[in-house]
Amino acid sequence: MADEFDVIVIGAGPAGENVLDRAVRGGLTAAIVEDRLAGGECSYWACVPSKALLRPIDLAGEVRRVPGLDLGPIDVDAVLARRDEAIGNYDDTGQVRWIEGVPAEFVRGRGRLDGPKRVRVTLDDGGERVLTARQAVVLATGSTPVVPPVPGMAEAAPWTSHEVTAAKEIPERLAVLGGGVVACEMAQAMHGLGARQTTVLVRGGGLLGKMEPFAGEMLAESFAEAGIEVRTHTQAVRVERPEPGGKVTLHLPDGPPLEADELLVATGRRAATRGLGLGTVGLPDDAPVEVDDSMRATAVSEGWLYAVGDVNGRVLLTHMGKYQARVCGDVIAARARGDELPAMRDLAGGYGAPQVVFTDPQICAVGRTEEAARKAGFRVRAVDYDMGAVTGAYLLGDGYRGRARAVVDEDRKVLLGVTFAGPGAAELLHAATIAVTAEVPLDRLWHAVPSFPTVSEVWLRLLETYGL
Ligand SMILES: Cc1cc2nc3c(=O)[nH]c(=O)nc-3n(C[C@H](O)[C@H](O)[C@H](O)COP(=O)(O)OP(=O)(O)OC[C@H]3O[C@@H](n4cnc5c(N)ncnc54)[C@H](O)[C@@H]3O)c2cc1C
Ligand SMILES: NC(=O)c1ccc[n+]([C@@H]2O[C@H](COP(=O)([O-])OP(=O)(O)OC[C@H]3O[C@@H](n4cnc5c(N)ncnc54)[C@H](O)[C@@H]3O)[C@@H](O)[C@H]2O)c1
Repeated sequence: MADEFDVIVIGAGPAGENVLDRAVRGGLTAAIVEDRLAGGECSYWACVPSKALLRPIDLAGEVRRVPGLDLGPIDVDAVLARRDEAIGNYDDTGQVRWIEGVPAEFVRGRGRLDGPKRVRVTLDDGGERVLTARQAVVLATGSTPVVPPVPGMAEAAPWTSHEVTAAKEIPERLAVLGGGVVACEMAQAMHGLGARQTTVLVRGGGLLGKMEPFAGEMLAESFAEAGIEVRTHTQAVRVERPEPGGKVTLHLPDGPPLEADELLVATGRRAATRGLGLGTVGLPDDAPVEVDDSMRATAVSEGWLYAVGDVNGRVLLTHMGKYQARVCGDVIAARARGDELPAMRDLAGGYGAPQVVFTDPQICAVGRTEEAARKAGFRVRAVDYDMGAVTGAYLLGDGYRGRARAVVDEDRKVLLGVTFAGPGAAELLHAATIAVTAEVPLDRLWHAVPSFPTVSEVWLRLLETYGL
């Protein structure tokens, strides 16, 4: 087996797989190293299982809002079985077959850098293999959950996103630490599947602090109605769990301790760079790998090291990691040919990545929030519209509640950001992404006529509210 390739990728998550695909399409040879499952965190412990768990909750919400439909109790075993099917029962045979068909070599083992253009792999059987890259090494090792250094927390072995998405049983009482995306999605999934006491502890003043404030407020309202308790301005100061897997007690800054059967820690993620041998190429060992817009590591001379996806810390989202990977694979192939490549750069990241939070209501946003746009120095006008007043939304269900905000750059008359919060809003987002990324002038957007009666008519209302 040849141990020299044009490109070596470490990490076969969505980002790693896409670099491989593009580099090989560009005429290069490639190998990819993966120590767990091809498909990455996303396929087995993140996006896919979380969305499989949330889908029935979302659908149940839709059914409840339409009179005449009968919603029986959710069959939790069936939901968990569908989740297991969605993640291929932790079997990556299909993904490995896809990699081999690229064609590229799949190496199962733990990879680490061993000086410039060299990757040392500890194989599953304990053996070692050293791979050499002619053109580039690409780091695509993703990220791992952060567990804050609260006394007793690590010893309590709490759930992280890894365990909650793999849950075999639903805890009766669940405490959730964090107010970000994982906390919100998983609190709702677990509650909907039977966690009768679900308590979300938020350090800040509200949920989804990085988004428009109304989004977190609407979600908190929906949580309160569903019986999910959200406590703001609080956090765990000490954790006790005398019996492994037993009852867990969270001591809070004030008030009585909170008791639960399980604790989910959802307090962010860090780049998976530990033990990756970054020190052998002069990089700090435990930090995201800083890259330029072609995904090339800025601090490595001769430009042979690249990093895509969560590990570069730019945007922790699958679709953005895959986009970076397409840029990166094309760049590596072009540089190998000696091409000029001004167009092959990450443009999308600069606009503000699109993101959907798959809760009920769905929270979707692209671009800048009003506050972020002002802070960036734009002359901004924000326009809001009550989505419940759109006929298409009203027809989706009784008592439909939703809100949209468009953030307009007053100097150029283009959109800087759009946020929708409402049931079924996820599919509205791509139109917003196109408008923001293509910088479509508002008086041109006016001629994009939304169909009646769809929720998309909110676009028309936003533009009318703006004054068009
Ligand atoms: C609960 C949850 C839900 C999410 N939902 C969404 C969502 O709905 N939409 C969305 O866009 N994003 C979502 N995300 C974020 C998304 O999962 C990540 O952005 C995405 O997985 C990043 O892809 P990646 O390829 O960079 O890394 P990963 O998917 O983490 O893959 C990295 C791979 O590298 C391997 N690896 C690491 N180190 C080594 C090594 N030294 N040697 C060999 N292999 C190694 C790992 O085993 C892994 O397979 C979610 C995250 C979480 C936690
Ligand atoms: N649907 C999606 O797109 C989706 C779903 C899940 C995760 N993700 C991605 O995964 C990444 C990780 O998600 P996440 O929710 O873990 O991170 P996050 O950064 O979204 O939220 C972290 C939360 O934890 C809080 N926090 C941080 N340290 C704390 C501490 N010591 N004590 C108490 N609270 C603390 C923060 O204030 C914040 O509320 C996100 O960047 C997100 O983009 C995306």
